[in-house]
Amino acid sequence: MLELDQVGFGYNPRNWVFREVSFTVSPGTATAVLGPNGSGKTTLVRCAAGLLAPVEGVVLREQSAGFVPQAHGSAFAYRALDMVLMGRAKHVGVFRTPGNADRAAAFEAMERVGTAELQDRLFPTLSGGEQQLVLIARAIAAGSPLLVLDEPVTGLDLKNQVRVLTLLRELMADGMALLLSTHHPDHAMHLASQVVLLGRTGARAGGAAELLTDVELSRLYGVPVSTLSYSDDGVARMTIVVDYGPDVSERSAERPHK
Ligand SMILES: Nc1ncnc2c1ncn2[C@@H]1O[C@H](COP(=O)(O)OP(=O)(O)OP(=O)(O)O)[C@@H](O)[C@H]1O
Repeated sequence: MLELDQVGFGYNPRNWVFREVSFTVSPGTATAVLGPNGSGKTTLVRCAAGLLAPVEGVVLREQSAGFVPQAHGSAFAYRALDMVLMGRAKHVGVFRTPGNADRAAAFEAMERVGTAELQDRLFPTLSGGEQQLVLIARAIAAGSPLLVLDEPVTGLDLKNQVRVLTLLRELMADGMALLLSTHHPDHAMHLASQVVLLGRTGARAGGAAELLTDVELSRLYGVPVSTLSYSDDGVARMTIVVDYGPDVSERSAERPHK
């Protein structure tokens, strides 16, 4: 379980990224954080995971969270399996080396996200999408009932996006509590019962069906957005249509070429 109560954060005094953010993530549910670039999604999930201390308010976690950062190049040439084994740190303990149970848990997590064949590859030599999947395996290997993910499908192809969304729904069905940031309102609708919108006029938390509407999403992103929401086998699905603006071919024809 994760609870944020009136949480505010700013990197500099008097310059808040967000304030008065309150929500609870219960076991077996997901909450999605949405907002434009720079609105504070990464900052909020890092506060929730305990990687940043809030400037005001309280973050309550029953256990430490498994955390999936946005994929980043690692300067250290660890094997992929060793990266995943690092997720077992709290089970291994200080001054001990990982045992067979830790290796089995790490390998099982790699299999679960479909990266078992990458186990001996050096992490920096993996593609961005492969690195992202290995980082998700590392968080799963930690075995925490709370998983916090920062834009987990960034850089993934369509099949791997479906793989990750399916995996996250399986983890929820196992009783895990999930908090994720995302640029995909349709993914939020599919996974999350609750959303947090980080907008220009402040943060709002509420039900996904109530807040993921044409009006709210158009206001949040500042472009016309149309949605089509439906439920298939009890699973929420959403199609998003963004208005990409007028035809610019005539205008560019008028523009003088250099
Ligand atoms: N270490 C830092 N020091 C100062 N300001 C920062 C720092 N990290 C982020 N910021 C600023 O805080 C704000 C929120 O950043 P954050 O990365 O949380 O946004 P985001 O919603 O995750 O963005 P994106 O969608 O582009 O990933 C931005 O204005 C950003 O420039």
